[in-house]
Amino acid sequence: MSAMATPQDDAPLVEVKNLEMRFGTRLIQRGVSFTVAPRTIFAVMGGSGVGKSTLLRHMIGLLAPAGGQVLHRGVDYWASDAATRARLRARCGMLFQSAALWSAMTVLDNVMLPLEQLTDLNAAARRERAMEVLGWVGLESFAGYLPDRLSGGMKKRAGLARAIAAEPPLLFLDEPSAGLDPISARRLDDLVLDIRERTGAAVVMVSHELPSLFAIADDGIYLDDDSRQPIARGSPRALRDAADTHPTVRAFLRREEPPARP
Ligand SMILES: Nc1ncnc2c1ncn2[C@@H]1O[C@H](COP(=O)(O)OP(=O)(O)OP(=O)(O)O)[C@@H](O)[C@H]1O
Repeated sequence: MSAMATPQDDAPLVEVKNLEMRFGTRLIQRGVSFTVAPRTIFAVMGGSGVGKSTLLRHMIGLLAPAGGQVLHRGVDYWASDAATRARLRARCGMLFQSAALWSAMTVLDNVMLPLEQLTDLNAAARRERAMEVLGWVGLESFAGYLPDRLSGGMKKRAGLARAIAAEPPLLFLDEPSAGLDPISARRLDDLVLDIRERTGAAVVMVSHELPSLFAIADDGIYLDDDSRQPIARGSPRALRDAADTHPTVRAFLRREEPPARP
């Protein structure tokens, strides 16, 4: 694919092709290949430290692959020029584990930030759009608050509002319900489903929360620690229930002790 490539409407929203991820010489994962279908909630699964967040960072262009490709609508991100990369990055909304809100800015200003950076909307229209998405996540009346005054669940919802404000077709969520009480976690799951309905975005989600994965993910991949490569692909529910699922994956999804490996 040339540096001048333009996105093709019939190509997958995002495709990971034989990706190899390393930090220095240390191999994190290799042979990672999958596509994310439209309107899918795609789960990145695996044990702690296996490379799930690292995969998300490769998909949104924050980390460069040691090998393989990340294609957005058929365009190879790392083979593209800076302007194309910026355009591809703008297609990705991201909610980081920590929510990563700017602490000196109000919730409203945080949500308006991507609208300033990525759209031509004037100030009044930016404000209107930001208030609209804050309404979706139930935080309209907290628009003027600084993030420190919000609970953990509210911060995540504010981060989610910021991630979707500019209507990206792809939404990346890193542990959206980690650290939340079960009711807030459930609420966040419902919100992710609601946002998919409203925006039609596909969602790529890292999560350890099995109830959340079973409730909302339609597809996914399991990254294995021992072999440093994916060993399963499919929805968490189907992988949990299928007789031929890799024993390590089944144990993970059923919260059982992993099988002993030779
Ligand atoms: N910037 C970095 N430089 C060097 N090593 C890193 C860096 N970021 C992550 N790592 C290491 O890479 C491995 C994968 O990290 P990553 O955060 O992707 O795992 P994870 O599967 O998301 O884990 P968790 O579920 O605990 O969040 C870990 O061993 C981590 O220590």
